Amino acid sequence: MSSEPAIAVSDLSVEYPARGPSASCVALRGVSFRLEQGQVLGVLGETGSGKSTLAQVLAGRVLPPRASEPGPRISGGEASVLGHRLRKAKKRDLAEVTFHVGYLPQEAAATLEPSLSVQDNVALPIFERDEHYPRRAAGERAATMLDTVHLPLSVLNKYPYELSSGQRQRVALARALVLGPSILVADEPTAGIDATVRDAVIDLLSQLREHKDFTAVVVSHDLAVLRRATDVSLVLQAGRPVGYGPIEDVLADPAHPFVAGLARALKPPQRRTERRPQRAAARPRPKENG
Ligand SMILES: Nc1ncnc2c1ncn2[C@@H]1O[C@H](COP(=O)(O)OP(=O)(O)OP(=O)(O)O)[C@@H](O)[C@H]1O
Repeated sequence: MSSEPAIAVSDLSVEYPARGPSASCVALRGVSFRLEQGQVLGVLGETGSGKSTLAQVLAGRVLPPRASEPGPRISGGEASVLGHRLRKAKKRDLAEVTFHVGYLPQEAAATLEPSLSVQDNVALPIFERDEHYPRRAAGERAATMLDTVHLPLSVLNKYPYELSSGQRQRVALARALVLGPSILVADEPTAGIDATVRDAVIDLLSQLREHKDFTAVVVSHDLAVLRRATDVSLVLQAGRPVGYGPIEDVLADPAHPFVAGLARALKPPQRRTERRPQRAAARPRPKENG
């Protein structure tokens, strides 16, 4: 087995270049971590902190140098995914990364192709790579993936609009896994789905994690996901890393006020036996003039 990490990120900065009237925006700055093969990284942080940007970059959805399309571009440091350095990667290298990294984008269920059946949606990445791939083999692969995400084969010939939101989410996950990726990047996999389906998706992620080769980056603000489906978590605030470690350690020893606030918000209410600090309001206030 190679000792190369699945992902190595070093002092990474990412920006969205200026476009028309919009100024450039630095979405990530000074992010470093290393993810070994077989590990799952959780990414959490407040809205706009750069979580989805990091997910996109690690999934190879990053602009090659001198590209003019909109999207995130590495402006400092480096991110290596499966040994591919992304900063100066050309389109061909990025295609290699996107082949080996399954990507479940935010609101993935909404990204299913409405005019395609479930089977064709799941198999879509196969045909995007090789339009001559045998249809029968692709169908069999789609069926296997549906089984992996615990959906009945009866949904193969249905269309996305005929499914529940949780079923659609699982179809999207099946699509992200269809090429047998070495790494899964999942952006908020349990957002916007109801509680029972959310539990099923968490069960699924924790089952996938039992496979010793399963390597993933999971963006989530869902503590159950972070506890059950990740080994280590990275906390971002305004694009900067402000916490890193197993989620319980991060919450138990918050080194940054944002993490402290998060830990308080996630903790059950404190017992009442704790001594309260003396309230400043008990002191007489100086009289205001006027
Ligand atoms: N396509 C884009 N063009 C320009 N700026 C962008 C683009 N996408 C995101 N940004 C900016 O980059 C920063 C990070 O956004 P990002 O979507 O990564 O945050 P996030 O933590 O995933 O937020 P949320 O939890 O709301 O999804 C924000 O300031 C955002 O406005």
